[in-house]
Amino acid sequence: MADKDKRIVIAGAGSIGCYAGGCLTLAGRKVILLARPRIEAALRQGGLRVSDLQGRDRSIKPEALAVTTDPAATLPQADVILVTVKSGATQDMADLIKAHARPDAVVISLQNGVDNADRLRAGLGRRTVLAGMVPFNVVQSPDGELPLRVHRASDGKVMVEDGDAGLVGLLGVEGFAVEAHGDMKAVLWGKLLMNLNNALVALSGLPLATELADRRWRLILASQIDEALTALKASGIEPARIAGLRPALLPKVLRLPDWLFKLLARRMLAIDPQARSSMWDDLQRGRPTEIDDLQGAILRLAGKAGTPVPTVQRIIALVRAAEAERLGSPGLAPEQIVAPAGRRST
Ligand SMILES: NC(=O)C1=CN([C@@H]2O[C@H](COP(=O)(O)OP(=O)(O)OC[C@H]3O[C@@H](n4cnc5c(N)ncnc54)[C@H](OP(=O)(O)O)[C@@H]3O)[C@@H](O)[C@H]2O)C=CC1
Ligand SMILES: CC(C)(CO)C(=O)C(=O)O
Repeated sequence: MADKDKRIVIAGAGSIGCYAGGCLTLAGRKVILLARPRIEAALRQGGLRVSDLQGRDRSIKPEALAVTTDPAATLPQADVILVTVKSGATQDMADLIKAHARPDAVVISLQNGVDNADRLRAGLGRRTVLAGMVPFNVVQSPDGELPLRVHRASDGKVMVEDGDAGLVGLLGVEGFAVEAHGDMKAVLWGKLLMNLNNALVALSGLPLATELADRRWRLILASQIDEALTALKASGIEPARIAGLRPALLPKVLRLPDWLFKLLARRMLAIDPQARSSMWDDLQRGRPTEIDDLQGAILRLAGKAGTPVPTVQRIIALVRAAEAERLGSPGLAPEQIVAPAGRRST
């Protein structure tokens, strides 16, 4: 079978899954979206709109989309499975793949966090499981808006672990650039450093570009990254550069005055003004966040290495409190991160 005829199943069609699946469908790849009933109903009714920061704006009619909620009917057809569920759903997805997919299907995690590919491997025995990394943010349209729209709000190439020669050709399509990488452990830790900001966006409720433009928030991110870099160094892990900057330089650049930061960190700030973070999405929807897989991974590493992580611990506590309240983003100010927090009075 020619690589381009392989069937790709998107395991968990949400923001990233619909964006990847949409670009792949538009490029003529054979794609099936495995979705929850809410997303399935929206796609069957209104199709899918896929847009991006570069101005692409493309639509797929409902009849041109293959979407289902039935893993038993879908997964056996897969040659390649892109896992795009949140980290808390990885184990369930591994169980579904184990139960229904062919043993030769290649499984790729496109999730944040450093442990998801390993979790899939642990659940899937001898199958080929590859780690992947999505560097950009995808904004999903509000519930009820038709067609469902997924908008790539920043830039970058998706990285996939080297291991299957045809994958870059199969998955790399217009709007979804893909590159193979030989050291995904370094890439995932590098991305995790950037993802330490997801919680700050979620706690502030601010768009990512607005939050990053404010030095008070960047100082908190810089403290978290300092703590993470110390724990990584003590553990012998070298994170890869993700936003064009060497990880060791990130805290220094983040601490620059606003005017200089804007000048030097243009790539980091090339973001749609509405984009926030996937953790903000979770708080808004009253769902559990990935805090355990992001800040939590640093906490565990630091615990083993014996290095201090006071800022990371504080952020975990604040996100946990916001999760428990289920009232969306608490809209905190930077001063409330370092001092005891209260809910914003509006
Ligand atoms: N959004 C972004 O901009 C970015 C996200 N990422 C990472 O990508 C991963 C996915 O994030 P994102 O796309 O935002 O998440 P979403 O929550 O938008 O998408 C995941 C979807 O999978 C669904 N799902 C879960 N289990 C199943 C199942 N068994 N069968 C069918 N559908 C299922 C979820 O439904 P339900 O919630 O109802 O269970 C949800 O609709 C995360 O690890 C995230 O950190 C990485 C870069 C950017
Ligand atoms: C915003 C971005 C791209 C980087 O922190 C992200 O990974 C997310 O929203 O989960």
